[in-house]
Amino acid sequence: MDQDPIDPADAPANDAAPPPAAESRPDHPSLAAALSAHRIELEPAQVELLDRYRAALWRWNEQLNLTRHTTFDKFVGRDVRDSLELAKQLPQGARVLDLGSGGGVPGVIIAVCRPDLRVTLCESVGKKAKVLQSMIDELSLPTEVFAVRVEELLELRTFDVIVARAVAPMWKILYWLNPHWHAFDELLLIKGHSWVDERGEARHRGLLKKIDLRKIADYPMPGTPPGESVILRLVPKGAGNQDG
Ligand SMILES: C[S@@+](CC[C@H](N)C(=O)[O-])C[C@H]1O[C@@H](n2cnc3c(N)ncnc32)[C@H](O)[C@@H]1O
Repeated sequence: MDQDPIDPADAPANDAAPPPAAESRPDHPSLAAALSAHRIELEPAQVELLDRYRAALWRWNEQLNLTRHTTFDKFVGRDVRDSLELAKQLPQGARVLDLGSGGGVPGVIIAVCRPDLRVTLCESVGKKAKVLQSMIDELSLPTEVFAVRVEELLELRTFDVIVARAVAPMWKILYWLNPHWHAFDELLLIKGHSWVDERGEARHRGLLKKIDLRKIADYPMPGTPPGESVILRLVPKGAGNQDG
């Protein structure tokens, strides 16, 4: 709709002011309120379990640097959103390895929201892995935690899908995982807008020669310029990725 031009001298002072940054907006009063504001629907028992995880994570975060998402809005808008978008891509009953779990995102949230999956967490820093184990015990989740580098774990165990968020550039993850494709079927990465550059670098280093990579989802991610996350699916050439 066309609007009459306003003489800047007549405009109220805050008409010109940009909307407050997400960081300075008041937070939601509870997890349930934040989920509702982000239009995320979960079973009441899952909301309760997720809130217990959130509380434990923020409590441990006072001792160990695990997350910067210490508002309900960021926890839901970033951590829960990413984890649920990833969860949509996981086949029923799959054995899922969360590589570089840190404070438990996305692995713990996926375990809460998709109880059909067998989720394993892998975190190379011993102190963080101990905290993960303690949170898993507190929530009584059937989730294993390994305090090792992923390369070592894949010498011992097999998985259907490896997932990772905010762990390392794509080339580095492929450098770790390429010798181990016999131990898993597919890799799902959550990335921001820099994924195209990361793919270029991985190609340049020859790490994508035997891998098919497809973007299988994208969704808005407020607060991360230019505001989009993507899910990338990587499989050995000839093993899939042709559907869609
Ligand atoms: C920045 S944190 C991200 C944590 C979490 N995925 C998230 O999105 O909030 C990355 C974690 O990956 C772990 N890590 C890095 N390389 C790893 C490897 N090769 N195997 C297992 N964990 C690794 C680090 O110790 C760190 O805790």
